[in-house]
Amino acid sequence: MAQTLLDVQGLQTHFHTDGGLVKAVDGVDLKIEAGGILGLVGESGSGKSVTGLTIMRLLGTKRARVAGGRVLFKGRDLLTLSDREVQALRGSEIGMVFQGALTGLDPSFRVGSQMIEVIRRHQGVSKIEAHRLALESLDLVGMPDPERKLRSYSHELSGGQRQRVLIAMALSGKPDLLIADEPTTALDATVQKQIVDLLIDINRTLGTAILMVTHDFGVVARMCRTVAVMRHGRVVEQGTVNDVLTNPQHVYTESLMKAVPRLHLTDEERSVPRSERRLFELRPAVPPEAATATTPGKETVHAGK
Ligand SMILES: Nc1ncnc2c1ncn2[C@@H]1O[C@H](COP(=O)(O)OP(=O)(O)OP(=O)(O)O)[C@@H](O)[C@H]1O
Repeated sequence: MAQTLLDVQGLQTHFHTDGGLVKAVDGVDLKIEAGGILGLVGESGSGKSVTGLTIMRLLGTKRARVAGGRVLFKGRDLLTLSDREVQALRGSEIGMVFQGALTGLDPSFRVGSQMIEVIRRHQGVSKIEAHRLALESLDLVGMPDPERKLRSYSHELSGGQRQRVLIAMALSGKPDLLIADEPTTALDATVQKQIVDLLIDINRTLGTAILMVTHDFGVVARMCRTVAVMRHGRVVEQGTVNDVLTNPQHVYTESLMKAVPRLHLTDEERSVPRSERRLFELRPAVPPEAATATTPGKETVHAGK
């Protein structure tokens, strides 16, 4: 049985706002095994991003407080590490692609200099070595003509290419875990599929575990082995993708599943009337027998139907 890589236990993150206390994350348990892919799914505001940011210790506001819980990564609680230790871990052992980061590349600097700066900051390598690593990781994410891309400005790249740059940056330290927060949002459907396929490929070839934060069950069905469904800061259901998709235990999960974009239909499947499509649209990309549960079966943790 594969080893647990990330074990989040009873995580609580609160914001002290002028309007009162917001319990953005309210007792979340998650587990990802080495090389696994966990989908963290839920509607906007359910607490997915805050969960990812808390794991990475990147909440970035004094109004946020981790009110409880543990984030065990390879057995060490990230919440108790010093800032320096966490900084060393970021980029080298855990990489992250942020939500909305497509606009995060600075238009006034060449892609290469931004990549080199990030790589040097995380890995403390020379400029020449950082350049080599930047090229290597652009190659890894299937970027055509990587040398030229390093000399380009972000506006000269397509949305999909910019996302590949960001994924390349996150992977340059060869992390064991990649936290990808809505990495396909704002991309058109074809490019979304390419990015999802790239992440599947990275997981298979490098064995990088992925925490895939998404509101999209289609993405979960295509790439994840296990899934946790969040609502109002809590995990209402979690289990193997196969179990959750074929037999959701929570009405909220069912409602999310109904809003699945048509990401991964074959031509044959597309020819079937929409009303009869639901099951195979949601079929997991990973066959059930290959999907190892990293979470205890199916459980309704906090709320009933
Ligand atoms: N800096 C902040 N200050 C106060 N409240 C915040 C802050 N960041 C997030 N929140 C609140 O925490 C809750 C969870 O937000 P979060 O961004 O994690 O949701 P999400 O599920 O990722 O949604 P989305 O997909 O829209 O990003 C929301 O109610 C949000 O308003």
